[in-house]
Amino acid sequence: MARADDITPKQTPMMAQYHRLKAEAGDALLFYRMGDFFELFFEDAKAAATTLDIALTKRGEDGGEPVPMCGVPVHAAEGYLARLIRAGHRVAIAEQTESPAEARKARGSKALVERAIVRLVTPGTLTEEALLDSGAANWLAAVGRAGDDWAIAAADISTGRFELIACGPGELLSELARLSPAETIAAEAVPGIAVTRGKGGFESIAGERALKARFGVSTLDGFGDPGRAELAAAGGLLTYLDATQKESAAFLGAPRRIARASHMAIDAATRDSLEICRTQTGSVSGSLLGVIDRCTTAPGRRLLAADLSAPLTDIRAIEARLALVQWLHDEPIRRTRIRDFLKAMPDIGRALGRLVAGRGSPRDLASLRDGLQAAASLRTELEGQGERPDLLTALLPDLGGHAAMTDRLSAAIVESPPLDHSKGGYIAEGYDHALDALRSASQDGRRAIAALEARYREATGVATLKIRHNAVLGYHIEVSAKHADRLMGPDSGFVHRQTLAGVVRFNSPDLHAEASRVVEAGAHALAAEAAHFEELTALAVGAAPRIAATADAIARIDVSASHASRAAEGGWCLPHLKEQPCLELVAARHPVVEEALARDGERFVANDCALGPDDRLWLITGPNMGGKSTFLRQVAIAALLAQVGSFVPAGSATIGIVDRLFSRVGAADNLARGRSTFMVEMVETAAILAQATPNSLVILDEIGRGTSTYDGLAIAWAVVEAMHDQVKARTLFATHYHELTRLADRLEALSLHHVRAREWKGDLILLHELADGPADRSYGIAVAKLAGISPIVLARAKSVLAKLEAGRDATGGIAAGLDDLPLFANQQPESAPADPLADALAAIDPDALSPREALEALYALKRMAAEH
Ligand SMILES: Nc1ncnc2c1ncn2[C@@H]1O[C@H](COP(=O)(O)OP(=O)(O)OP(=O)(O)O)[C@@H](O)[C@H]1O
Repeated sequence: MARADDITPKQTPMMAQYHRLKAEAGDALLFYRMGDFFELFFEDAKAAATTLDIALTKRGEDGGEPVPMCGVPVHAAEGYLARLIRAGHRVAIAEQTESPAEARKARGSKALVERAIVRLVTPGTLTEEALLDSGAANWLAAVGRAGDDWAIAAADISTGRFELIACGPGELLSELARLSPAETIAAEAVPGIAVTRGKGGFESIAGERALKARFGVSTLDGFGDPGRAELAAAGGLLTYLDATQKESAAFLGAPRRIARASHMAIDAATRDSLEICRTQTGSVSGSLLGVIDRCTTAPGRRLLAADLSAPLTDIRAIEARLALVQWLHDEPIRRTRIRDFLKAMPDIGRALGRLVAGRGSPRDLASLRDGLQAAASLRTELEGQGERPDLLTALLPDLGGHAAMTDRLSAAIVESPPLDHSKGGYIAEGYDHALDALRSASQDGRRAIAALEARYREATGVATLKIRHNAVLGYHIEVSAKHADRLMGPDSGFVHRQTLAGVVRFNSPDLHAEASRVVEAGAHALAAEAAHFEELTALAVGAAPRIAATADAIARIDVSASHASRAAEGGWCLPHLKEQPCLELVAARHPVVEEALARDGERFVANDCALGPDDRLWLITGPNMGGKSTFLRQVAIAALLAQVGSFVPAGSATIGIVDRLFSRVGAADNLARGRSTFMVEMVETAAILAQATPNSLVILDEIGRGTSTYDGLAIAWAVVEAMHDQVKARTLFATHYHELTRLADRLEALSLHHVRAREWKGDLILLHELADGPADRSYGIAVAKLAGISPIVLARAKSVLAKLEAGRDATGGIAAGLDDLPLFANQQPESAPADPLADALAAIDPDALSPREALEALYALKRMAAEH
């Protein structure tokens, strides 16, 4: 494709300008403004036409070649932008920076209109409603580094959130997984994640300077004195925001330093496996978030997703949240009243973000007016409630304090203003008398024009004469061609302007005078409205931190009410939190599976779980489809929900704070990263063994499948031993290797459990009920029958199984001898006895045997000899 430095003498000035802008836009698609369209050319046009499914045309030539082109109308650009961004493109917007008239005046009649890139639209720097998911934050994350230290600076400019997170070794990926950024930038490639190259500035000194300049401070002490890696990340982030937002300011609140230890570490694989905010296929519905979300506001939904991504580890902070949930839970009438207030709340967080970015509309001002008013009413309602939990009392001040602004906005903005402010009509009557006068002048003018029309009809005798308006002629008189003669006379008082196929158009001095009044008053009125809009926007921007605090308070109350409603619907319980690593659940359920079963009219079987220092590793066996994975997940979800500050789907729950949560259940192939299922599982297991602590909760499902039985069993065996003896985390381990149950004899904090099943008249009945002890058998063939495998294949499988089992009974099976294996045996296994018969004989002490025992020993030796 042609580049800026390829400009040839043959190139038109417009193409030269285009190439200059395109060089600046780099790999972003260039939206080149031409009148009412954004046009795309060359490769950009081809890419956009494919993604948007719009016609690819050609326009002129460049270097002798026709130029591919496509375009989108400016008024509909947002929708097209959304699709391009979702398809992974970035878009540079080149606007006209002067009008054609200004260009002509300044540089002659053929002058080219000046254009400049005013914004680079990237996934992490969006503010438009149409481009954003209202229920999720939209993070831009910058990864910074100083020596071996890593950090993330993350900004959601749609709401002004700004976080700095220092990451210890191995924590970077799980923190990025928590944020799930729309866009991640870094100075260099970062192993394990897809990053966009930033625009520089990833140095601590540059970061410090940029932060000080941005927030007008001379020291960073007020921001908790960020470390060098955090400063480097902040530097890269601010540089990128400047480069993409150009003159518009992105909304950024003061940075909050997030201490890593303040929330539960959950890596990306665990998030996928537990389907916390999205299912493995990417949808919210069917995820944990999807089944617990009862929020009524968009800020609430975003906070709920953020909370679920980062459960707390501080008991006091969790209990403060829980107290508010309980307060709302225990009084249904109070809850309903409060939720009614919340329902009326527009998304003030994002409205504010757009206003700060200079992309606001009168409707955003109306959202602030309505939202802040509703917040004030909610505050009055809450203040009227007798006893309140501390968290709520702390939130109350943030709900109010905007009276002056809401009064002003109520007086200034009409009830439901238009989204587009170019045509005016959003400033309310009575707010500005001068504006009212202009409007009435323009109205008087329009009335006078209507009177003129009546007068001209009478004077000319043309009853169909009309006074019309268009962009080219302005106000004019129009008659059909056959009546035109009556107005053509030199002293008719009409001046001919235009003859079209069926109509002829005229002007008149009177009409000209009235029209000028209308146009002038209209233009002045528009300008007056625009000035008010600017002033009101500035007012809102000046109060941005306080408005953002109100949005946060609303979100917290909404999330608490959501938890309370969900708990009331499902009969969930208030969890008790402890510092000690325990976990006791009575009658726990998996909320997603329970809901899915309920839809089919089926009942979920609740189960108990009790882990503690003396019994911290549960080994769970039982048939396929028996409910092992579901049980594992529901225990992890209970801990997660409790630490989020939610009630828990159980009869009762006592949970010792979990510092890290690991789940390897139903690991999927990760072919995209070039790893097989087995490889993924081993990599993830290695991560758990390295990172889990005695305060962690680990759930592992079928470790070791996907390789040969011997290898798989050996690995599973060694992992269980390591979890028990070295890691000492609370662990649930589901397996089909019955041989592992032998470990119960040696590992004192390991206990055996199974999901129950029964065979009845040849059919398998899965009870989904957890019981103590190992499963009696695997029921694999019975499950295969349930799945519809043909009777012939089943019959054959049964006979193969019978043979295998006979062999196992004779030899002790694949686990024969494992009982004697010393723990963590590094030594080579002893060489196998050369002759078992001789060994057995040698082990007999004839003097110690009774005659009867001697006879039995003789029989045993005979049997052995026969088998040999
Ligand atoms: N406690 C329960 N109550 C009722 N139904 C359940 C329960 N647990 C699981 N189920 C049902 O059984 C199905 C299979 O459960 P799950 O995947 O947990 O079994 P599994 O033992 O892990 O199977 P596999 O060993 O094949 O992975 C679930 O999809 C659900 O419909």
